[in-house]
Amino acid sequence: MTPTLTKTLRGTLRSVPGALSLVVLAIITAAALLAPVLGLPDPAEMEFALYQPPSAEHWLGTDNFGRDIFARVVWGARVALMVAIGAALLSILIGSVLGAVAGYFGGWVDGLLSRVFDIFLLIPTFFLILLIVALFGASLPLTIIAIALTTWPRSARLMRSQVLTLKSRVYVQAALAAGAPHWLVILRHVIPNGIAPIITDGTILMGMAILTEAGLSFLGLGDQNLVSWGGMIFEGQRHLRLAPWMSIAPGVALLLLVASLNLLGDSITFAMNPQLRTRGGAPKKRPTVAPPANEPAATTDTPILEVEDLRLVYSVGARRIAAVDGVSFTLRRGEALGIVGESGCGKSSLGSALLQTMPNNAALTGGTIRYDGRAIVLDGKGVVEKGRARIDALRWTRIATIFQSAMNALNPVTTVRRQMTDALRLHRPGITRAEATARIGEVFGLIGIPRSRMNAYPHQLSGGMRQRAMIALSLILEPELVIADEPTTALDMLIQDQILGEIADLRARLNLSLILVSHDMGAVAESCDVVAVMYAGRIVEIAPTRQIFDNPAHPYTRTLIGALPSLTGPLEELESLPATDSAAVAAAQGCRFAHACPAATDLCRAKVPPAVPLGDGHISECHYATSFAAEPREVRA
Ligand SMILES: Nc1ncnc2c1ncn2[C@@H]1O[C@H](COP(=O)(O)OP(=O)(O)OP(=O)(O)O)[C@@H](O)[C@H]1O
Repeated sequence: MTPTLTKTLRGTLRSVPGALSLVVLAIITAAALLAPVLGLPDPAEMEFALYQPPSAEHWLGTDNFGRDIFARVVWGARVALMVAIGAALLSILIGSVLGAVAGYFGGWVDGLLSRVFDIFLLIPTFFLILLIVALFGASLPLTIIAIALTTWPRSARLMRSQVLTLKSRVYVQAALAAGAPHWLVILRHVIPNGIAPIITDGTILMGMAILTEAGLSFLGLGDQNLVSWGGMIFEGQRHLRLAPWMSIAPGVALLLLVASLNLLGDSITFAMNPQLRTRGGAPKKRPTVAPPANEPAATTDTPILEVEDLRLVYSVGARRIAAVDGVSFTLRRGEALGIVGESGCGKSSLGSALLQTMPNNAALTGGTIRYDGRAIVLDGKGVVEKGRARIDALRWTRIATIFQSAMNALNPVTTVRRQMTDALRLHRPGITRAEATARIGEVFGLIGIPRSRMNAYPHQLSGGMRQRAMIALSLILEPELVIADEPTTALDMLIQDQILGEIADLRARLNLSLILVSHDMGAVAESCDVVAVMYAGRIVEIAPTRQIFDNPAHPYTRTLIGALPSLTGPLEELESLPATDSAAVAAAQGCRFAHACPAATDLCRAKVPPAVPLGDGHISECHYATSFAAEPREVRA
């Protein structure tokens, strides 16, 4: 069994409906396979005991010919499964190949095949099947082919849309560039990557096939020599008053099999797509509290943001990941705070916790966030006032975000102007079209995009321009605080520099407060007043920018700075960052950096370091913070 299949099976078994559907399917399949060796009465054998109700001898009673209904239901499972598997496989095979060819080649091939799909979809399913059965007679293989002929366009359309997305992927382009012929690229790279939703849809097709066969048998158009649940229901309805058990048993079996197949389809989708388990589903209801009594009124000195001992935990199965593990900091009005640290240290999780936009598998387990003196999170619970979360009233109007990748953050099928107008209308319902256009023009002017580009779609803009459009979108409602999560990561150095310069300029002009999340120490040094260094979910050092670069008082900060290249002076070998061992971090009794720290002592390994204040807002979580602070870093030329 392939690892993907094993994973999917395990994931399916983990959900209650998935496990139940697998159990029902296993019982029905076992019954169908073992029917000849179970020692059941011959399903066609007639006895004189007509219309016998269920008894010890005939568990589900007998029918109008005295045949044992239990035996017939078990034998009927064979037909149901054969039809389900045969029709679904055939339908997926025809549909996937034709859909892949249409999507991959595009142009007239796509046009022609798409019309064929449409024609088959337009023909009433039952009519086509009736026609085939009437012309060629009733037999199980013909029924299977007839059902597949009416269902394959479903798989074809699904595969076509998958392929339209997949064919621009780099690995497909790489295979073509390496000289692979088109048919091989389709078979090796396109179909295997696009097949997952089609397999899921296949379980729904199986249910449809079983119901169609049952319907045909019910109308007397099935193979009369086979025992079919549909045929049994047809017989049963004629004797409903006299022997209701005749139709109840096959009816329940049919219902259970079709429902299990549908549930299985849902569970497979869920198991195959880990994102659905974390971000998907209905928005999670999180615990809330009322605002604290006697909240002091904000003054001009009140910090714009205060975070105390914030904790965010992800759940992945039974595993708990403490991504933010007791973070505290204060951001003053108009100040820019840079949050730096290596990948995976929890920077983005902290950003999402501040806005409470975490995925479904994340929970705030503690801590307080105050915005302009008012609590928006209290002891890990969102504060609700007059039935509305306080953060909802702040998002975008007072706190805005600049996302990492503008291409993903901007809607590709809507113009930039439309997206900005939507944001404006959402929060200022009375705004007229002319006012919205004027405001968009104003913000475009601020960030240096020509107004003529307002009506462009995101893909029509260059990377730098798109990121500027994202910044414009965040500024459209004149927020006070902007949280920028890696705003320049995907851009080249020159554009990065320009955009950071523009952010700094805007900040000064609009008196914006800024949180800049980045792994780039240089970017943060250029744009921020204060720098917080994160390691394994905690801020291990925070200080005014100049101070942290000149006098880092935590060995991790020292290594981070040591890994920065210098643009002037002789070439030097850079310090390399020690690898973080997440198991060692999780098991640490003392300092979580001790396993990788060149200066670690027994004290570091045994005792959690305190937060050592070093003056001027400089705090370092290191037992030896004072000695590190006393020896300024050797400044490279
Ligand atoms: N949805 C999630 N489910 C489970 N774990 C997650 C999820 N998102 C993040 N994590 C884990 O939380 C930790 C912190 O991740 P986070 O994305 O916040 O780090 P980061 O510092 O922003 O990294 P990067 O700079 O690479 O974006 C990591 O161990 C990560 O694997």
